[in-house]
Amino acid sequence: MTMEVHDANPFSVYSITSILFLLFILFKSLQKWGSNNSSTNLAPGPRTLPLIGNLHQFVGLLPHHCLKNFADKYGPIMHLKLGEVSNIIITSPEMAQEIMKTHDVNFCDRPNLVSSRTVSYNNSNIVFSPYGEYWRQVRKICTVELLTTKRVQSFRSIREEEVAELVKKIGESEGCVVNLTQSIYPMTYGITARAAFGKKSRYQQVFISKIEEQLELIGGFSVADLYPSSRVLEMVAKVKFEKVHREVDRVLQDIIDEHRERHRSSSESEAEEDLVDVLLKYQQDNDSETRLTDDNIKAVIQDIFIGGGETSSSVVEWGMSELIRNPRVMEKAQAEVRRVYGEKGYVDETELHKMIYLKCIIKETLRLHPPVPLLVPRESRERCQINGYEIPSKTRVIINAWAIGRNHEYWSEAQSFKPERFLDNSIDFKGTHFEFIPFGAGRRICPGITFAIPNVELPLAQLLYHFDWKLPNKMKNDELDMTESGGITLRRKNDLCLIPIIPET
Ligand code: HEM
Repeated sequence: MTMEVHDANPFSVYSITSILFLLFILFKSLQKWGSNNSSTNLAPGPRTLPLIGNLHQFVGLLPHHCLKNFADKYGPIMHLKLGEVSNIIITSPEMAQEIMKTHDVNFCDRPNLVSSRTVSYNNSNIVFSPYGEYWRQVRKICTVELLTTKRVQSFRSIREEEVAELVKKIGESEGCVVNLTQSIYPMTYGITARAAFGKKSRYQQVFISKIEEQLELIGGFSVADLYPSSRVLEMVAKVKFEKVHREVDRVLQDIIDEHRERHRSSSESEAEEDLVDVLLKYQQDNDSETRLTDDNIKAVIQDIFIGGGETSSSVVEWGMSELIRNPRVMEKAQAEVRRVYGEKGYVDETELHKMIYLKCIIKETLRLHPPVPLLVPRESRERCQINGYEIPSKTRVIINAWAIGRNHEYWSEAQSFKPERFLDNSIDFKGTHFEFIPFGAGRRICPGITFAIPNVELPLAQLLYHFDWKLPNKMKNDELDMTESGGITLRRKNDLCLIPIIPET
């Protein structure tokens, strides 16, 4: 009788104990299977699911926000599985220094992504080229030929003309709503195109529109890169990228051919040299072993174009957004630029070095809105240990520069826009202060800083000198929406629309 009751009751002590025991075993094995440090001492991280790893936890959030939330829970070095790929996520200056300084040689490779393989001529650009002889060669061309201070200065008149054109257009719409976003990006692309291709290229406009199309495509999420073992996914992705890449390639080849033709028919002085000229000259002067192919040249030009166009525009766009939200800072910046250029009556590049407060504004913008918030992914070349954790070879490394720039331990009032924090302060973005790394650091640090800075300083100085700014629809300054959008760089989600007013003199 007792037995019968016992058996009939599913919640008897015996059954409950057995179920609990089974659940415990199941939980433990799930934990072991899902845990990242089951067999080796991997960094901590959230539990993974079979097949997708941690991908489901990214739904609805921008990756740099989501990774910051994880870091708050798991610490400044953590392990995540995205699809079938292991990733180490870095979220503190100390850990960033470990990766980009102490162990820089081991972490200066890039992952071999389908998108970059397809659109960057089998990774023969600088950004995604594997660490090795070829990378050293193209990077050197960049630093000693293409992006030197002297070369960048030779493009001064291009910048001044293009920015003046922007100011003229805005001035014609005085008192009306101007879409600044739609004006800033074409201006920076215009500067970069003229520096790269020269004045005479009739392919400039078509190239800009094709490259924007390509950027939109590769800015998205490529599933194939999360499942590198799947040939089917790779083929599907390649088909998607190849179509637009073929169009970009055709225009680039036309540009190269046009330059070759020009060289045959005229002898231009060095002062008129554009970046394609420099690359073609380098190609001609080198012996066959180190000679660049046309595809190599096209890959480098694309880097300069994407690096030069997108990133600098995003800084100008976010800089203006922050200035509108912070009228005190705007007034101080306008007072500076109007004082420095007041006597001259116009803004050129000669006095930019005197714009101390503007330089602080640009740094503060880069701290809060780094155009490449997760830098460019790196990959470990050999197994190593960081902070006592095992990093297997071929692990992807993502450095959350956006979160590091907003770290409360390093920055007081970290979420506030306070350019003064950079006054009388040696913190710079050249890769030695790991709490501030919008351009990365170490061997792979951005080689385009010299090219980028005047592209940001000059437009901001001009916009502040010539106009006062108001928000449309009687919106209050702090009501300006600051939502970010995903993509290859950190753009504003909604275009920045403002009303320019010409100040009374
Ligand atoms: C505000 C403007 C810019 C920002 C914030 C920026 C940011 C970055 C970042 C974060 C990296 C990766 C660094 C790393 O892995 O540690 C990078 C790499 C690179 N950038 Fe920039 N960049 C900017 C402008 C430019 C410009 C104007 C150019 C060229 C004209 C350029 C060319 C490159 C190239 C070629 C690389 C690859 C370097 C390598 O892998 O060796 N960038 N940039």
